[in-house]
Amino acid sequence: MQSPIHVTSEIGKLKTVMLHRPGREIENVYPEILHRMLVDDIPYLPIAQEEHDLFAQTLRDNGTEVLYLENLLTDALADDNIKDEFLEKIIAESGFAAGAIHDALKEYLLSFSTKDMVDKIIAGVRKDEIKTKYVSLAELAEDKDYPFYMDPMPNAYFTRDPQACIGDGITINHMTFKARQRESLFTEYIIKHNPRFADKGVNVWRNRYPEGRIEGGDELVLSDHVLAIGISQRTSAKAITELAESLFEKSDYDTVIAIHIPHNHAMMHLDTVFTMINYDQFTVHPAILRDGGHVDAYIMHPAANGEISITHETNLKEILEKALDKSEIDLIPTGDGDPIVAPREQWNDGSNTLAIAPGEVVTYDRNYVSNDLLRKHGILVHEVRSSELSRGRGGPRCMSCPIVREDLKK
Ligand SMILES: NC(=[NH2+])NCCC[C@H](N)C(=O)O
Repeated sequence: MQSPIHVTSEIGKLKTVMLHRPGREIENVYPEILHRMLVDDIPYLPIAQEEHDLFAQTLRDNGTEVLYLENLLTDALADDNIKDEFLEKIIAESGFAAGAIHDALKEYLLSFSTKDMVDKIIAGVRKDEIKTKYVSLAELAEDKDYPFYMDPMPNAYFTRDPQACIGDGITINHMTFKARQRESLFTEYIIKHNPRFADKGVNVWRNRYPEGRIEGGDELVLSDHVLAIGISQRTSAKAITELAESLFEKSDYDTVIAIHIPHNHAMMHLDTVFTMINYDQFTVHPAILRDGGHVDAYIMHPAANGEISITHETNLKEILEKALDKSEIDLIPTGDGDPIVAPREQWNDGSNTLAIAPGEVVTYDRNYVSNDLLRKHGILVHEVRSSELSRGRGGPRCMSCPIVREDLKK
């Protein structure tokens, strides 16, 4: 039986992808909470939705099946007992494990159809939406002016991060910041209870409960046995080690390349500075390279007795040539390496390309210098509109979670 998840590269023809269409959660962001919500501006929702629909259509036009997270979750909650269990967990993870507010939230959420309930959970629940008989002292005295019982999830349209498909399995991620941690509970329920995945032998390489932090934007599937992963603001060495142990024990993966990148908001994940777009071509933001194209990378392999061997290497080109068995690798610099254009275009995800086939990518239209350079390097570029979507600080790769890709021809 073919596994419902199958991703053995970053570039194989994209057959099935999971997206989330931005919804009311975007309009529940206001200046005071921007920073905590990990966004830098507030997208104008109708245009963000229009842009997102065009992004989805571009993928469909190129033969990709588009699944929506919100529908997958709704179908996963068809059984009332599962829905109840899910509600208990999401309300607890939102800060109310028991008590009057917990009860009121549960009653309120159950008053919707399951699909509307899912949309509501993503959008957030304001205090003035529900009535409670008793309020706590904290409510009365401390959090008086805070408007939400359940926070909005404005980053839900970055479906790349709460999980990542690797081979015939998935990592369900323990995300770094509170603003996003609940998102991977959705993945857990989808994998366990959506008929597309449930009881189909999907391997969970690492679930969301161990402490180490990890996000999908850092997980790059370079081949059917090599994974690259960022040591970043969002992914810790601890999580990488645990994932490597699990992959080496249970999968065909025998190489994990951990690449250290700056720990900051503009470069929060490896895929904001480095993506694979063809058998031997990558985009790279020059700011992660030291003189001579050096980075700090740690190459992990299985060793005797379940141990892991680690070597420190620095030449990015050579590391990739060796890992992918290529004589030459073409590293294409974001913004053509210009000291102003490169950081400007990287800020709006100029390095964050989504490959939909070898040498064929989807990018934001606004990054025209990077896009022209990709074309000069022989890449077929599909540009999508990006005025509002880019305000969430993520690009086409961040907005997509590949579920199935065609294997590469050997
Ligand atoms: N894979 C990515 N680069 N995702 C970008 C996510 C952006 C989002 N605002 C966050 O900070 O979490």
